[in-house]
Amino acid sequence: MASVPVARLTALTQGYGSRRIIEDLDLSIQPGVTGLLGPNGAGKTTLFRTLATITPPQSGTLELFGKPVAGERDARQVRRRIGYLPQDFGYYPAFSITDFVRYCAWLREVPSKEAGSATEKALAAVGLTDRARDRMKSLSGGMLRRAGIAAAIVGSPSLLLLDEPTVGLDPAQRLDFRDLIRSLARAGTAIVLSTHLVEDVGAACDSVLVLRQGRVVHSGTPQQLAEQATPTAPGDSPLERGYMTVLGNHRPAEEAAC
Ligand SMILES: Nc1ncnc2c1ncn2[C@@H]1O[C@H](COP(=O)(O)OP(=O)(O)OP(=O)(O)O)[C@@H](O)[C@H]1O
Repeated sequence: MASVPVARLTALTQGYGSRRIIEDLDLSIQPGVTGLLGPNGAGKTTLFRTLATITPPQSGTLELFGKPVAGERDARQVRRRIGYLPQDFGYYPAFSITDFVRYCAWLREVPSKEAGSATEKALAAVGLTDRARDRMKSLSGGMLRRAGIAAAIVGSPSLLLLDEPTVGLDPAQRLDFRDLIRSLARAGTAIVLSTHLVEDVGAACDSVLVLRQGRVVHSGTPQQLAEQATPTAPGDSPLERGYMTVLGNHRPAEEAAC
């Protein structure tokens, strides 16, 4: 039996002013880890902001956890169940890492008597326990990103939206990150992960959506994406070639023969 989608968008139109970025999009997010791929400007962040209930749909509907989100009141109800790591997240530079993550726990309405342990658990999950007192302004890019991931997972959200979470992480940290999202998914968190690193999708995602100019041009497993690859598509792995193929970016056969 098919499970209830964690999120469902129907006939979504979204944009900025009169500029349409996403048009007539139908999309379901299932439990597990969903990778979101697409070139710069495809609309990934715009989609995240819609799923995170930050930007209401210009038209169309959003359902989260099986319920319609039809206005600010509905949005407030579900927001506490959503962890969102934006690409560029704000913070007070003078805050310690603990202050920052605890503040995010407060924003997510984690009960105050649980906030301390939830913060410690989130910091442990990203390997920042020993740096918990460091000030945000003193962190390297990779550590800052890990603090952001801790803020997104604090309080164990049901839906985790991660916009390019591995930017700035070194290879060992990326492997740790993949382990972390696999273990969160095993514990029941639905995760949507936007990235430009196709190999992260192959290693950590159950399904993958490819967005191009605000439209889904592939929805399926990473294996199914790899199977889309044409022989002339550029790329260093079947998955990269499948991705380039569904984007329609690969060179025609006659050019490749030159
Ligand atoms: N606040 C805004 N006002 C006007 N246009 C915007 C705004 N934010 C994004 N856009 C435009 O919307 C389009 C989609 O942007 P979006 O950030 O959603 O893409 P993306 O797929 O996340 O790109 P990237 O991979 O570069 O992060 C782009 O053309 C961008 O210039």
